[in-house]
Amino acid sequence: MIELMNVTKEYNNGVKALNNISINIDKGEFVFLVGPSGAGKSTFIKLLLKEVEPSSGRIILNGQDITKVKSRMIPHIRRSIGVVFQDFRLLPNKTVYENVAFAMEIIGAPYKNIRRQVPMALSMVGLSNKADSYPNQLSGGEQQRVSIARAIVNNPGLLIADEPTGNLDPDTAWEVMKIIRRINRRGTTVLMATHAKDIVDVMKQRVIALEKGQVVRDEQRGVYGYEG
Ligand SMILES: Nc1ncnc2c1ncn2[C@@H]1O[C@H](COP(=O)(O)OP(=O)(O)OP(=O)(O)O)[C@@H](O)[C@H]1O
Repeated sequence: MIELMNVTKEYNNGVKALNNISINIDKGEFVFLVGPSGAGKSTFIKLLLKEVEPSSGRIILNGQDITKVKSRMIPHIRRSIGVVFQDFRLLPNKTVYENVAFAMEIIGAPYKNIRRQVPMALSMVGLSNKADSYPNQLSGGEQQRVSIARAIVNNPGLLIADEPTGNLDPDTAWEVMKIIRRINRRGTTVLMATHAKDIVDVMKQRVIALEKGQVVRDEQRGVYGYEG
């Protein structure tokens, strides 16, 4: 599903955010990406989304070398990835339903598909009863569940979550994790960058640790490995 081969990313200021890393992630895996601040986690995610280009190396996503594709293919690549951020990034003037529907509208999905898939996505995150609410009428956990519904509504093969529980209290964070795990069990590959020691330690999933742009640990059923 995801293959990085000898990938280096050096920014214009000479910082090597990633230094010759090779990683394989299979379809359906659940992977935590951990490591100290500045280790290269966000850069890794940005490379997959083609927000930044590698300085060298190859990145294969769904069998396609995305370092070689033409820029007009970038929207097509992004469509195969759902993304969830720490700060939710919902549109404040749209309802919950409209926020999720918007992710389908911008890719030109037919109206009848939107009418069918948005309620399914909202049901998946347990928010069918909040479809007409606005983001500011929701708790942080509910807002994050809306952003998860938006991320999965186009049925992406890969869900990337960048510190998705960072703004949530522990109980709410666990609710969100249960939903992400359920999505993973349905077959979606999950890559989650996090500093949440408790969650990583309890979930016993694959853990890839980055430090100074290098993979220092890659364990099945791993632990966070740093002080919380
Ligand atoms: N646009 C940029 N230009 C120059 N240097 C950058 C840029 N973005 C990131 N860096 C540097 O690259 C390194 C890796 O940063 P990155 O954001 O990938 O780390 P991170 O592991 O996501 O950190 P955090 O846990 O704080 O989010 C850092 O030294 C950072 O300062």
